[in-house]
Amino acid sequence: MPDATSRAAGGREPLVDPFGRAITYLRVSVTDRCDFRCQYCMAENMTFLPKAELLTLEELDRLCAAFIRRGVRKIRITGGEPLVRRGVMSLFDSLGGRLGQGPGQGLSELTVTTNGSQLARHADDLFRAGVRRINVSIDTLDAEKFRRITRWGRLEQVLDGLAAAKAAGLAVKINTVALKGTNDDEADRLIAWCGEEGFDLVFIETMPMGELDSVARVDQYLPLSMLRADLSRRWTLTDSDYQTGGPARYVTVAETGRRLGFITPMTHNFCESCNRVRLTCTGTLYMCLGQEDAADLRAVLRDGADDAALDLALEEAIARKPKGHDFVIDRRRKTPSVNRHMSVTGG
Ligand SMILES: Nc1nc2c(ncn2[C@@H]2O[C@H](COP(=O)(O)OP(=O)(O)OP(=O)(O)O)[C@@H](O)[C@H]2O)c(=O)[nH]1
Ligand SMILES: C[S@@+](CC[C@H](N)C(=O)[O-])C[C@H]1O[C@@H](n2cnc3c(N)ncnc32)[C@H](O)[C@@H]1O
Ligand code: SF4
Ligand code: SF4
Repeated sequence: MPDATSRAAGGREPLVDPFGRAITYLRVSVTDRCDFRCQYCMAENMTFLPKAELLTLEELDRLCAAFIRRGVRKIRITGGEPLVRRGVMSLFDSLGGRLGQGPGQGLSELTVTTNGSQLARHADDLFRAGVRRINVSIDTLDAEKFRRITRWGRLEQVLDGLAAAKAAGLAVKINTVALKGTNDDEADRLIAWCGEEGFDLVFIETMPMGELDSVARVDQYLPLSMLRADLSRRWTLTDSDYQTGGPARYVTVAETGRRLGFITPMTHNFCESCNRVRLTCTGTLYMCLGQEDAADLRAVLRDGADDAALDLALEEAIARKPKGHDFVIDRRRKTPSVNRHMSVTGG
């Protein structure tokens, strides 16, 4: 923990949590709203935050700047659906200005996780702002199934968005939540398609966050250890030491030459190497995706905090970062491990 002298000198030491993990990755959810209603993420009838609760984009930018001063190198904008927030490009532009400010300073990466629905209009602007790599969530390549999973989404619109992203020069990684009985029969097709398109692909285990209305989490949950074992009968998978600072562990697929990642919070906990925290659109800082504790940075900000006071608030929050999640998915457990939906923190 930095002392008062080092804070007075600018407080530039990295934020380090009680378990010795440096916090270098900030995920910022700019809205809890979304134009899709993915069955595993949300209920169909969601009550979203009143707009008056939201931080302005300038306020979010100021909080991001406070994290960057304290060693955050990577910022991922997420949501809800981040690209539906009005004026969001101004935040990308401002954060993009903080990229590459010299060794050990400023951001090394600015990126976004999106459902792709608005990419066709935003891809060029994202690139111009300094984004070079984006993650796009697609759980199926079957248009009818896509409609069923997302309830409100259109696959074709997302595919158009992906084409625009490619044309803009953005590298793309596809995120696919593995859903038993829904898309487990499509893993081969997704791997082959990503190979053809030049995308990396990451499979994700579903996490027990927020009440759903139409499906039971336990019926959807597919352990990725099983999927990987199955895939390795047909694909040549070689462990890779590629790292993004995110939680995925990668293999390369010899047949396509692309990377394939696995995010396994349920079967192989990766909390030990956690480097990230999450800021929501109301200025709430969640120190762990899988726990309820949070710090109210909006109150600090609107109390007229100067940079030193913001610094102190970040230190106090990071000092409360827990060791890890307590996610459980089984038939005995009827309620989610965490009450809020994934869309509140953006994953
Ligand atoms: N349990 C857990 N899941 C996470 C964490 N970070 C990301 N995820 C999940 O991983 C999935 C993909 O996250 P992305 O938004 O693509 O971010 P990322 O994996 O960090 O991205 P890269 O920078 O490409 O590595 C989402 O479903 C997240 O909920 C984490 O710290 N803990
Ligand atoms: C919450 S979304 C926010 C960004 C954007 N709307 C999107 O879908 O990419 C971020 C990621 O979380 C994943 N996700 C949502 N709910 C999840 C859950 N319960 N378990 C695991 N991943 C989930 C989505 O598939 C997506 O890849
Ligand atoms: S996963 Fe993303 S696109 Fe789907 S409902 Fe959640 S926030 Fe929206
Ligand atoms: S569950 Fe919490 S501690 Fe574990 S990796 Fe995610 S944010 Fe970090």
